[in-house]
Amino acid sequence: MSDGLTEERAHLAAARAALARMLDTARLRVATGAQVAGDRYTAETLGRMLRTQAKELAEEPAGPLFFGRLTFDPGEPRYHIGRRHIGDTGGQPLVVDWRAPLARAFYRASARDRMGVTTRRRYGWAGAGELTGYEDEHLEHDTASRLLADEIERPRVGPMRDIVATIQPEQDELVRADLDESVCVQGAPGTGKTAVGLHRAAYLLYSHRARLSRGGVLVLGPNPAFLAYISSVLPALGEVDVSQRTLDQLLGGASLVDSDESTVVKHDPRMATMLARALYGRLGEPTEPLVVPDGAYRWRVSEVALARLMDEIWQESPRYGVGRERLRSRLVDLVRRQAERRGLVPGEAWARQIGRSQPVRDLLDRLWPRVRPPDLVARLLRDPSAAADGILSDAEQEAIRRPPRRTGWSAADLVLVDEVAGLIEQPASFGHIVVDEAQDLSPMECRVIARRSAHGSLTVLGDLAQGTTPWAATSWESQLGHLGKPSAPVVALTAGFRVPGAVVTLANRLLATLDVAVPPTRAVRDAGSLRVLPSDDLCGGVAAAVKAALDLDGSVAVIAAPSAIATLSAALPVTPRLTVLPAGLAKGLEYDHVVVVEPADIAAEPRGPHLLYVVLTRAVSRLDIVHCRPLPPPIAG
Ligand SMILES: Nc1ncnc2c1ncn2[C@@H]1O[C@H](COP(=O)(O)OP(=O)(O)OP(=O)(O)O)[C@@H](O)[C@H]1O
Repeated sequence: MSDGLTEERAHLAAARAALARMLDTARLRVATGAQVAGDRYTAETLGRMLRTQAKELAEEPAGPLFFGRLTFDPGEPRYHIGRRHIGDTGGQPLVVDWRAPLARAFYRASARDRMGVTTRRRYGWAGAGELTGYEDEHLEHDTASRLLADEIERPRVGPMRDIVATIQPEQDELVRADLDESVCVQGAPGTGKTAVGLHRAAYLLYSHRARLSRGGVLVLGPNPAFLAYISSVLPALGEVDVSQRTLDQLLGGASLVDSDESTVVKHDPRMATMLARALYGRLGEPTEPLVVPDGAYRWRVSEVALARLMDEIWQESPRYGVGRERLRSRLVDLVRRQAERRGLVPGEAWARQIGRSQPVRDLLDRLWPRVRPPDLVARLLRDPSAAADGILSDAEQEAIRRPPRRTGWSAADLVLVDEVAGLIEQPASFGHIVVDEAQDLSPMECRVIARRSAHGSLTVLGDLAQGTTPWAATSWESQLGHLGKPSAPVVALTAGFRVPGAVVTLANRLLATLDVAVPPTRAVRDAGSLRVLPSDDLCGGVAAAVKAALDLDGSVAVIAAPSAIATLSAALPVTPRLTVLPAGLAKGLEYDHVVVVEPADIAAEPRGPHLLYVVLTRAVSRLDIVHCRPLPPPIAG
């Protein structure tokens, strides 16, 4: 064994011992509870962190504690870089957290700008955490790293893993963008958008923990399968306090499914105008003066003064709920001035009493009534005509009409309820929201997010070419407008880390026919295969392809049009390595081996060409296309 490797293994042993000490200390802190930890929340957080760390260690007792090392100019110490900081008893770092400012050079130093680095070392590990070797880059000229290439070529099994060891410079720039900066990443399939978003969340939590602990960080994904796939990345990076949800889960409780026509109308931004009209249509007009008995006095505010007051508040365009309280306090002010003119000196208790008096409450209920968002939406949907006049056509009004005795809500209804709630009161803002597959959000869904990031920032991730919803965005400019961050810069990622070169070439041919202008993918990976398999018997052809795929390593997916799923599932073996899924659920996921079934049927689905582009770009190593019908022209060879 080389001296270098012996030295590195000794460093690893020291780091393991130090980590064990740190864990003992943390365990003690949690055991001693609130007093030591400061407050209950901190104690709970620590407890959760500890449980996660302990779980990780139990699963990977001798896991890799560092993946890189930086040597700066002579005389400077060397720094090992890993997933979490490990310090010795004297406070010296044995491993520096990958998010620390110092570690930036690990990702960004190049022959052109060495950032003071003389050597960048990468480590090779065997499965059980055995340090097997390392590779040094001296940065005199840019060289391709074998360890980096191996990591990128590795077959995929199970859920998504972190990429801290191999973040690329253009990805790192996005990961380390400032908290106050919202960014939009237009990334071709497999360029690492999701990875970048998750690592950015972890980076921001490390750099701005106190600020973000107030609002929190939210990751929004397209569906529960996708969330399950990405769910272990942040905990593996030591971040357990990030909510990871779908938008439907955030709004909660949808129990109905709308017709397609109804859904499309409900997601249209004109609904926002209608809802505002319906809400502010609830304001009343003063028809009589306000009279407030107060001991020996009866204070009076004329209709004209009331109308002026309403108008004044309306001009200030406050949120509806704020407007109601503003009306109450200005009414009290008017009454107070009358009392002062009579020589009285009204205090705070008096003001509160007037504000809560029956005549003032009755007047408020008439002029600026309290509104429950679900009631307003149900009423509007039962009879859209008044609010929709001049906004929706008769057919559109009919599409959204709610039957009289219906209870429960669809996902689109809940977006409308949230819109009304947001007009009444500003919801709490997250410190940062990562929005994945953002091209698929409707304008109304974007507004849900905009409201929750009014005082925070966004990382918007997506690919216009992969838009498959009826309302999918065709430009980032308008989508960012709906998301409330119109001036966020749009950065393109084009280096594809997932899809093999041959598959990228095929998918790029389809890309050229889509109705969006986005840069094509450039494949980083050469290895991998593409097979086009014509067949007279679709099920038989798929079964044969699956059998061959299961003989190799890695995960396998069969992706088909929804109508074919039941038949295919019945014809294929049941094993945890095989997933059979409809094209619409493939977004964001990846498998080592993908069998795409009958592309012509997928292309015939709504937004079919975009859907086909998504499914063709899920394979890490091998893509089989099994078909009976002719292939759609762009991919027909
Ligand atoms: N720098 C990197 N080093 C190693 N692997 C990477 C790197 N960047 C991305 N990957 C891997 O490439 C694959 C695709 O990444 P990811 O899912 O984040 O891409 P995406 O742009 O979100 O794709 P899609 O558009 O299909 O949703 C993942 O397996 C990810 O781990």
